[in-house]
Amino acid sequence: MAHGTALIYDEEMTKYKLLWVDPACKIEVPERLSVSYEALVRNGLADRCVSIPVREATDAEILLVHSDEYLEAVKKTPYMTLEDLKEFTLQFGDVYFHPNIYRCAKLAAGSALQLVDSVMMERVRNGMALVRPPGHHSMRSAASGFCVFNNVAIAARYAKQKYGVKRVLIVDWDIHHGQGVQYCFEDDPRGVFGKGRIIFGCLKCNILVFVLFIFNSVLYFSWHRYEHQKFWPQLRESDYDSVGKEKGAGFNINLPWNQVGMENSDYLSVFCHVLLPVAYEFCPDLVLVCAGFDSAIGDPEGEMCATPDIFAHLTHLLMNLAGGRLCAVLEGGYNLTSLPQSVCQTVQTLLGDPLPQLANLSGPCRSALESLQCLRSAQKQYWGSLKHTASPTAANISTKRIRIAEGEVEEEEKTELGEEEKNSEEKVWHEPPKRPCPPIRAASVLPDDVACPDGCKRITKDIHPLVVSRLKDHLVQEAEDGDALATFSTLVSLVQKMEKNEVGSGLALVGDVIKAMMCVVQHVSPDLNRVLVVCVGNGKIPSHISRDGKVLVLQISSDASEEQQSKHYISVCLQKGCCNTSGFMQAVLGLLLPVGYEYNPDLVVLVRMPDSGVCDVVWKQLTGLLQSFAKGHTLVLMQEKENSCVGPTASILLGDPAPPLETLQAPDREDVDAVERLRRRLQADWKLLQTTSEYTS
Ligand SMILES: COCC(O)(O)CCCCCNCCCN
Ligand SMILES: [Zn+2]
Repeated sequence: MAHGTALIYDEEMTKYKLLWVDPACKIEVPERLSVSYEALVRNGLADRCVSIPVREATDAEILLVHSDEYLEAVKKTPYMTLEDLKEFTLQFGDVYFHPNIYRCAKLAAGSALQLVDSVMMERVRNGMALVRPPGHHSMRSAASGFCVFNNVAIAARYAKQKYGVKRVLIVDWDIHHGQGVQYCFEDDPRGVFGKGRIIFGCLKCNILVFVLFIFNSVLYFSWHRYEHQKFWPQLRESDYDSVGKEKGAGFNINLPWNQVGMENSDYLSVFCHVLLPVAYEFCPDLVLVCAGFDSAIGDPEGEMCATPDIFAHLTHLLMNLAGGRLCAVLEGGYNLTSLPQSVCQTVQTLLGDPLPQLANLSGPCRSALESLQCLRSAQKQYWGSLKHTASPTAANISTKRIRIAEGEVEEEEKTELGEEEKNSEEKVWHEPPKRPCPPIRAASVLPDDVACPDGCKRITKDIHPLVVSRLKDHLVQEAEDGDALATFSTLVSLVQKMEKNEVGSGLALVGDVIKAMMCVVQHVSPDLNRVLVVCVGNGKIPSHISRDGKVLVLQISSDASEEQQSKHYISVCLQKGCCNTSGFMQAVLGLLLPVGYEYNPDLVVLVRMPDSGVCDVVWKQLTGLLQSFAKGHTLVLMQEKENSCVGPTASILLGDPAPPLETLQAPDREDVDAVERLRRRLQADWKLLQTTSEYTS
């Protein structure tokens, strides 16, 4: 299991800048890189990373994406006069050249390749490259949008060629559409007749055996400010209906933001309802992130309102894919305050630190819902997880594009705010909270004969008189059984250690998981405002537990609970319970994550019911994803006889990435219906469950 986070940066990449007046390019300054690196140093994050040296990309590597003519032309720029550079620049859009930009562009692309090498050779688990010039706009034979070489596209091709990586997921959270990446891969083959086809002839039995490396492909996901094609680069093909061409169909996913001001809730709803379900189904071997931070609050380009700590969560949600192999490459980001904060949030998550709690989440705004619904319906024919998506009718989708197409609405000119108006709306936001690592990352409460996993700290059983007396009141029947009493009392003291951040997570083998859970829930201190209880497998959870909203129970099982569902008592009934991976993951991604984010608990109790039937990899994925909440304070309760689950659970609580699931089949129709029905019923209470705008009040 690879450990460590790579950081790639060299001040050489700060040594070029705009040499003439060009309002479109003046925001792309060298300080973007230096303030980001300095913030990592100042916060003690750079020292915790593995420093990997930069290198120049070779011609051959650059030619993986760019044409010979383009490369030869760029090679001439170091020797150009100022006038020649200006002249040369005119042929491209919103980009500038400089005598040193060719060298920096080779270093930027080379940095991305160094990152891929470090991850694929398992010298590190994941990493980030702080580079400029950025890359995602540059095309085969053209520079664009401050970009010269397409760093991430080159890295994807390089990973496939050098390491035989079959499936690469590119997530582009920069606020601009990386059209250069889209053009590069949009006809990338998908499925059985891709370029990866190899034919073996078996002469003896004279049978041609087609061995097809299916899914030899790159999946590109981008969200971007669009405003119905009003925002740069104003391309028709940046809209949600560009899904990829021929065999690449379904492997290009565009989420247009048709309004500014998008917030954390909008970003999370797109991850939960589009990107993650598709990404789990795709099952990538490597995740590349076009990590642009102009999608953060305060950025003059994005004009969005998502706070820097959102990137801690976006990063974490991707870290359980591809066995944790994640390479983040800097793209945009022009606010010199939110950019370094966002970079630090990203790197701190790559290092495995506890996540910050995201407060005040609500539902996506109407415009985001419209885009979400349009995208889900445009992609549903390609992805099982989206297959049963409700398709938008003009009635409930007022995306201007449809109305323009029907001639209803003439294009009113976008009132471009002058620079001064924009600046007058100076955004302010809180500095992201500190994310201190607890001295004990994971603790265990185990029977004496069960070994405590490495890295885990065993909590010796102790009996607190105070706790015991209160326990006796509530769980009288246990009074006789001293051992249960000791265990319960120890669990309560473990939770108290978690509240004080002395302990991150805990896991316990207990005689009766439901009683243990009840005891914990009833004895958490009043300071803990909300407890999320996730029950996996069949079993009766007393519904009075979720009184007054202090406790939210979400159970995934196969028994259709006659129990009255309520806002704080959610029972997801799946055909095959927890045995069907895709059904289970659909419930986790489409229901549990959104509700969990909106509920924002201070403690998560994960209960593995006896004979739940949940398989190890799914259990590990769930445990990893639940670390998103409550600053990672998760207490896992398992039945005494399930000793074999202790090691795998502990590894996730200690920060190991969950192993990838196989490429997911489409979930069963019944399971999709069950989740959809629940979503419809619950979205009045939990707005992050919304995926269609027809329900917005
Ligand atoms: C990969 O490059 C990162 C980026 O996507 O942020 C580049 C944005 C170019 C934006 C060009 N228009 C600027 C207009 C100024 N008001
Ligand atoms: Zn950008």
